[in-house]
Amino acid sequence: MSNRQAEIAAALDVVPPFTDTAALVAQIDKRKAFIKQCLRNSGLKVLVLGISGGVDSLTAGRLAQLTVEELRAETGDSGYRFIAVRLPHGTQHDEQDAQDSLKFIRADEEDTVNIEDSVRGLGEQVSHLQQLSDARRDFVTGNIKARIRMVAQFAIANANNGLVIGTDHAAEAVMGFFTKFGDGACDLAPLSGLVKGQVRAIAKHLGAPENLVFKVPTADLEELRPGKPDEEAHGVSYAEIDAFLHGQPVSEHAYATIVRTYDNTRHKRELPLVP
Ligand SMILES: Nc1ncnc2c1ncn2[C@@H]1O[C@H](COP(=O)(O)OP(=O)(O)OC[C@H]2O[C@@H]([n+]3cccc(C(=O)O)c3)[C@H](O)[C@@H]2O)[C@@H](O)[C@H]1O
Ligand SMILES: Nc1ncnc2c1ncn2[C@@H]1O[C@H](COP(=O)(O)OP(=O)(O)OP(=O)(O)O)[C@@H](O)[C@H]1O
Ligand SMILES: [Mg+2]
Repeated sequence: MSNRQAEIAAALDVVPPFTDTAALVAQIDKRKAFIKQCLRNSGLKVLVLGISGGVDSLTAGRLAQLTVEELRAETGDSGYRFIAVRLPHGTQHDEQDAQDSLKFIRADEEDTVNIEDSVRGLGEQVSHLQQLSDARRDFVTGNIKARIRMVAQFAIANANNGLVIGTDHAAEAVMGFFTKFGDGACDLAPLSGLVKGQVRAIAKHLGAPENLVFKVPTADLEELRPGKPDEEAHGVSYAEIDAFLHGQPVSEHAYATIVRTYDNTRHKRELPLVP
């Protein structure tokens, strides 16, 4: 393992590969205990998370639901609950996957906020957007979508005295593959430190349908390329990112791409610059 691999894995607190089922189950238990601790420390009882149809929110959502069920059983307090939120931009091309995710998660409450009008309304007021090429405007608007989803989730959390869950994990964190203060903004990030394959393994262990567990990851923010695979944007596969984070050999191209992207996105993993 090279020094940069070790350094980056340590900085992201990467969980070593699961050697057996016991190691996987220990991580599930650890993350449920973490969610419980966050609720206890905050004095709040409600969790909020957007459900996209992707495996990250599928996994975090099911963990959240299982955790509040355990808390209700342990405390006898029916106030503990999880609100799963659909946040489509108009009609989502993979809405069926999102509905199947909700069916698997079995959240205490489901809510839907269509972000399309808000995204359009804001976009129309930002004159700088109009000067951009179609491709650049589409990219910037994608980040507006992620940030409006953040606003909606915090509004629901505010209204219910709840906490917003984020789905960031090590394979996204290393690539800075999230919108700063958009989907990157949350109160707790229970998947933190896991690589993508481990998120999938947890989802599979929890009994999620295979088509959702192994679904091609997509930020799905660009109108010009609905469902564009994350791996196209990364220029490397999640298998390579996971291998890098686990200190395994990767191609020279993957190594250089991951290290360069990690260094360029450092600001996204840190607090705002201060004097
Ligand atoms: N050196 C620096 N020090 C401090 N701040 C710096 C900075 N460089 C840029 N910035 C700031 O950061 C901004 C750029 O960051 P940001 O706004 O995040 O924008 P950016 O990193 O350019 O784009 C977000 C990327 O994340 C992907 N994404 C977003 C959301 C969800 C998912 C997903 O997987 O679901 C993926 C998206 O497809 C895109 O590739 C700049 O406009 C500037 O405000
Ligand atoms: N259309 C959507 N509806 C609800 N929530 C969304 C939507 N798109 C994104 N989100 C929220 O933003 C988070 C970040 O998106 P991201 O694509 O990284 O995760 P994912 O869709 O759950 O899994 P994957 O990365 O495998 O596609 C999601 O986990 C979810 O909480
Ligand atoms: Mg997604």
